[in-house]
Amino acid sequence: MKWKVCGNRDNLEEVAGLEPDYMGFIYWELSSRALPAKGVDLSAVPQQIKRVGVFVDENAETIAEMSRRDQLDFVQLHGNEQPSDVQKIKTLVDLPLIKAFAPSQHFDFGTLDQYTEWVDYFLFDTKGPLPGGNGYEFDWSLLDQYTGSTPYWLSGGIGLESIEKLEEFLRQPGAKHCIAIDINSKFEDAPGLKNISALKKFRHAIKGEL
Ligand SMILES: O=C(O)c1ccccc1NCC(=O)[C@H](O)[C@H](O)COP(=O)(O)O
Repeated sequence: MKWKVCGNRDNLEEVAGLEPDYMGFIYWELSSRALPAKGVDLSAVPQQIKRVGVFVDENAETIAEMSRRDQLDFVQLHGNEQPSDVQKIKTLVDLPLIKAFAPSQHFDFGTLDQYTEWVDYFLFDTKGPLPGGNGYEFDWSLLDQYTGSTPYWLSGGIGLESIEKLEEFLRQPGAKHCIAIDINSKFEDAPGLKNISALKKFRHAIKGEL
């Protein structure tokens, strides 16, 4: 199982030292983990760790510009982007796209069908007051209703305490297309500053047992 550490900013080199498959960077200026407008030096992130840029309802031109500037490998759309927005972004930004959704009790998984032509992955996150980084789990059993074949990333408040439940979840039919686990605020000493010892424990679990 692959893993992504999201919301990186203040200790990039230490996180990169743990060799996660992906590192995420937040380009939404209202996030407490947002990169500063002038960017940060990403040279500590080696090429084999894929850089994921997280955007919220951002225009395609800005996403293209940031993707070039920071040599992003993936673009994650974490707002209310409509299929037409996603199509425009896909056309302008020649990178794999991840579209985030936050399923709750009455979520219509049929909505996703309008996106599959343009996106490479879905990411399922918790619905909350913020577009992302809310820090608590959603009911993963909702994903039993996901009958698509687009691979997805599981996200939302995953912490060390989630590991046992994750093992159980990954054995369920709803997890058939789950290809990566995304972690964020449960592994921080402060927003954007990751807790390396907690990440090490998670890596051990995800790479050794899950
Ligand atoms: O992390 C943020 O601050 C954030 C803000 C706005 C949009 C997306 C954001 N994060 C995107 C992620 O992929 C997070 O890892 C995901 O939302 C889960 O975060 P958490 O619930 O803290 O584990």
